[in-house]
Amino acid sequence: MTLVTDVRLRRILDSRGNPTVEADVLTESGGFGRAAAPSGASTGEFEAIELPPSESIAATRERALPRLIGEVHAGNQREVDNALRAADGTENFSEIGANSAVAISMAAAKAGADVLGAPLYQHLGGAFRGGDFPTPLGNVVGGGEHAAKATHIQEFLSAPVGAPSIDEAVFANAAVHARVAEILDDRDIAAAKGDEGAWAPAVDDSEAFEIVDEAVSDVEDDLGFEIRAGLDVAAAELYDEDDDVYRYGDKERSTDEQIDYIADLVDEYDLVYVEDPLDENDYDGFAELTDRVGDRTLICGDDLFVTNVERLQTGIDEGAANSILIKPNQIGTLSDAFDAIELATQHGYDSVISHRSGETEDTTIAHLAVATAAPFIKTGAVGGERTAKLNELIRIADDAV
Ligand SMILES: O=C(O)[C@@H](CO)OP(=O)(O)O
Ligand SMILES: [Mg+2]
Repeated sequence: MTLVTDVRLRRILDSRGNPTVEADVLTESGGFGRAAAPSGASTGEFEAIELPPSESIAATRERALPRLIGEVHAGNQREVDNALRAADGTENFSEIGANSAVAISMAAAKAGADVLGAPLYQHLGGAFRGGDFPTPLGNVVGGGEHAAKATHIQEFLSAPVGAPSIDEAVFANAAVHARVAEILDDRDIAAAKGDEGAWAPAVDDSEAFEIVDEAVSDVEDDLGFEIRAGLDVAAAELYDEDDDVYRYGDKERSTDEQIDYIADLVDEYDLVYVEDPLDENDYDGFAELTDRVGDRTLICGDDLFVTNVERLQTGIDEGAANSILIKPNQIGTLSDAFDAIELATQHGYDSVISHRSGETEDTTIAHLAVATAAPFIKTGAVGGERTAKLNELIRIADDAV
């Protein structure tokens, strides 16, 4: 029933106005799935390769479609993903591009769910899933690679950990985002928005902490449940390998100073979540920081792990981080992303499902988070390509998907 009968690929726009790959998967019994690849700006050195969309589409048509059409079943995710891997033949999808691979992998999952008549999260997670919802991490202030002339730290996140429901959590993050705008206005600070819809004011990081801290406390008081702050430092973008320092504009920090700085921030601002506090090659630094503050915050590896089981295993062996960011396009298929989540779970690492800075209306990650009972999802606070996922979570909770 789910035998794949056609795969169509096209270029569509992403939220930055760049082209990305969209895939449609059709099955024998009329099943249909459509999904699109997201795209990063602060990409990890070890990510699977994103090719220019036209190149990726041409290579995929030539190499992968003959192994998919009439050959694999959309309901059998491993079969689809193994065929994509075999068609590419490399470790990092450099022949067909992880962008086409992930679009097809996700579209096949949706086609499989369509044939079953089940919501995607149920097809991916089974009959007992759908009760646990992730806490959304909402990007409310940011800079780094996502906005010019703004903060050095890439993302200041709102985390409504005490929200009684997903919809209250989603609205809490939107309220923090709105409250940040009022505080910026009170301080006479103009701000554009960065790639993910976060405010991108030209303030130093210490002022951004003050603003976010105030906004989080105000909204926490208004709503009456706990909201905390988190960060994506994206430290690989700040790290200068030649001089072995982290550069925050004119200010430099050695690795030891960086570890002290982050550990102090965790306590000063009661941070619940810190992503990529150190360079993507620094397992030792991650391990030291995790040792110091891992009992009271999540230390999450994004560029460090790139959703890759081998890199995650190294982290587990060394005690580096206690959580992993999961981005299916970093590794190329949903099966690979599930393998990373499974390994993480076995070793007590929390999985945080994540968007990319370049996104589309695709909602697959909302279903992936519910299917895997992930404790957190990072998918922005406002903006159509972000609210697509947040609203889908609300619909899943309402069982209206
Ligand atoms: O660093 C990150 O975690 C992501 C998403 O927030 O950014 P990008 O997609 O640019 O890698
Ligand atoms: Mg990151």
